[in-house]
Amino acid sequence: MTDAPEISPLDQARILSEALPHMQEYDEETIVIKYGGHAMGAEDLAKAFARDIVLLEQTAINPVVVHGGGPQIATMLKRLGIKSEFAAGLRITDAATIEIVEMVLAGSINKQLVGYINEAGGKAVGLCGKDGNMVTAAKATRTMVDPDSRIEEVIDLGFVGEPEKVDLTLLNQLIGHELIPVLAPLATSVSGQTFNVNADTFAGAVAGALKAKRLLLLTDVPGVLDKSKKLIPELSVKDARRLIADGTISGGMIPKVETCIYALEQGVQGVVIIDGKTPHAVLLELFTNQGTGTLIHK
Ligand SMILES: Nc1ncnc2c1ncn2[C@@H]1O[C@H](COP(=O)(O)OP(=O)(O)O)[C@@H](O)[C@H]1O
Ligand SMILES: CC(=O)N[C@@H](CCC(=O)OP(=O)(O)O)C(=O)O
Repeated sequence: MTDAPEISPLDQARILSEALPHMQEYDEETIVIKYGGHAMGAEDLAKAFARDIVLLEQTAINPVVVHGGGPQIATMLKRLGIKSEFAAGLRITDAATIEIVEMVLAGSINKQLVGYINEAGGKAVGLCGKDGNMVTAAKATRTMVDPDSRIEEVIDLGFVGEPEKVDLTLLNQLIGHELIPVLAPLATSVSGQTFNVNADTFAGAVAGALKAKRLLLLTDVPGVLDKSKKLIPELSVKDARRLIADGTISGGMIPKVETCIYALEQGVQGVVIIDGKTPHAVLLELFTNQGTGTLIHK
């Protein structure tokens, strides 16, 4: 992270003053922020992120953080000699993998983020979708077309879940009480099976259930990029679907964009994909007039 240029106290006061209308717009509103595993790579950035979350809370906004951890899961699986594959942007999760996924997501990553937020003066509560039966999921299925035979195949993703129901009882105990929920994307099935849920999908389900004012997805690219790698600042749902179909949007960006579409359909007012590697990306997006990343709209 580069040092910010020195600014005068007068400029500092002006900047704070200019944030007022934005703070008023989000007053008492719930904002769901998904923090991707790639974005949380550097400690100084993760700490700056945690500080921004505490600042939101301090200005009477209700932040709910959902974190990922794909790269961190990959590192641990590799260390243990467990092979891992993805299909349609989702990790194929067998019995050995789900154990590690739970350990990394609900264990080390969740507690690290809770620690950073608390260090910045917040009161973070680290949970996963299993706590309080918050997120119930059903087994996810995906189909893929074999490029040679053109035959559609159903892929067995193992213990990968798709959220079906979000019970807000526990979250409602925390939101608006100075407590910052920090959620790991794990869920249970009705029969008690632990499911690995893509963190974007999880964030969309939670944001939808909460009817959040905003859903911010922080990732490791400036937003959705076109074929020539240029940022697309605004994208309609129709165009987003087209870019998925023609392969411009691929890999981990697929569940992200699908989440945005789902969240909009559920009544979330605004969804944005932004670069979590930009210092203070959350503040830039919410408290300045300069929109960053890709805004997806109906
Ligand atoms: N059209 C696209 N625009 C931007 N990123 C894309 C696009 N298509 C695929 N991607 C990939 O999606 C990745 C973001 O998804 P993912 O790796 O799951 O991130 P995160 O860990 O933040 O959830 C990018 O790093 C990029 O490699
Ligand atoms: C089913 C599935 O793919 N689950 C993800 C959960 C973590 C995640 O989504 O992390 P990012 O946001 O950092 O990508 C996984 O196992 O990697």
